Amino acid sequence: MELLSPREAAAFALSLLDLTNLRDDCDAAAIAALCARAQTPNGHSAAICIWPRFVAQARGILGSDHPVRIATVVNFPSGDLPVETVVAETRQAIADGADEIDLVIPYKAFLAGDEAAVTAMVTAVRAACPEACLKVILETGEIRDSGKIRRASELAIEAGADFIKTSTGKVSVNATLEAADIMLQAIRDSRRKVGFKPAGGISTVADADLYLRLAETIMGANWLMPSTFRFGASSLLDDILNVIAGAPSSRVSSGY
Ligand SMILES: O=C[C@H](O)COP(=O)(O)O
Repeated sequence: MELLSPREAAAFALSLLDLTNLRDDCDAAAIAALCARAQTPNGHSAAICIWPRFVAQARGILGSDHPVRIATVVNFPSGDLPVETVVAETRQAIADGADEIDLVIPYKAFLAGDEAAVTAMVTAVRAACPEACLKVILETGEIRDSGKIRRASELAIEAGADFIKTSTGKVSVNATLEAADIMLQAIRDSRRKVGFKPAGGISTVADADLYLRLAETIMGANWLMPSTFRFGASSLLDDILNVIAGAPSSRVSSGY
């Protein structure tokens, strides 16, 4: 990346942000607030990421063809639902106005040796939303083993993922730079255009910058754009706005 001022770096992170509310207590008022917060005087987030039951409401607020895209989650967060159920969730989300589907792979089955379960799930959801951006969540903090993170990345990419995403934000270990490194190398080595979304626990501009630097090293600066790089984060926007407002650059949060 060219040398950016802290404000420029924060505005850049905003453009790559999937502003997330996947809290269990999310309600209609929180969705209205999220849609408003996604649009700032200094630009807008790439997307909002919300529970499926709020997609129709968000589409009603944003209207059609809004620059803030609507992402939702399926097979989330357990990764345990039957393929038919996840396909039905996906179809309903698209009918309600979702632009992007964040799908959790059946990572427990994968860890038990069932690679075919991953391929079957991603292939079926891909077919159910051919026009949507499909982000496939590996839950790397549960997979842990680097060889298996690499293999899960390859399976997701081969089955049609537009992005591979680290985490749900619902387990004890979420995005890590180590997992990001493995996933970005899998993307680099694949023959398809695939994006990367670190998610879970990224709450400061300094945290975000670490991922951007890593991705730049592996993929090149020109690859860093909303069509190939997103942050999944519920609290990063607060720090982005602080930095844009002129506060000192935030520190890397614990865990990095
Ligand atoms: O997909 C995104 C994550 O659920 C957000 O996690 P976070 O609340 O730790 O930022």
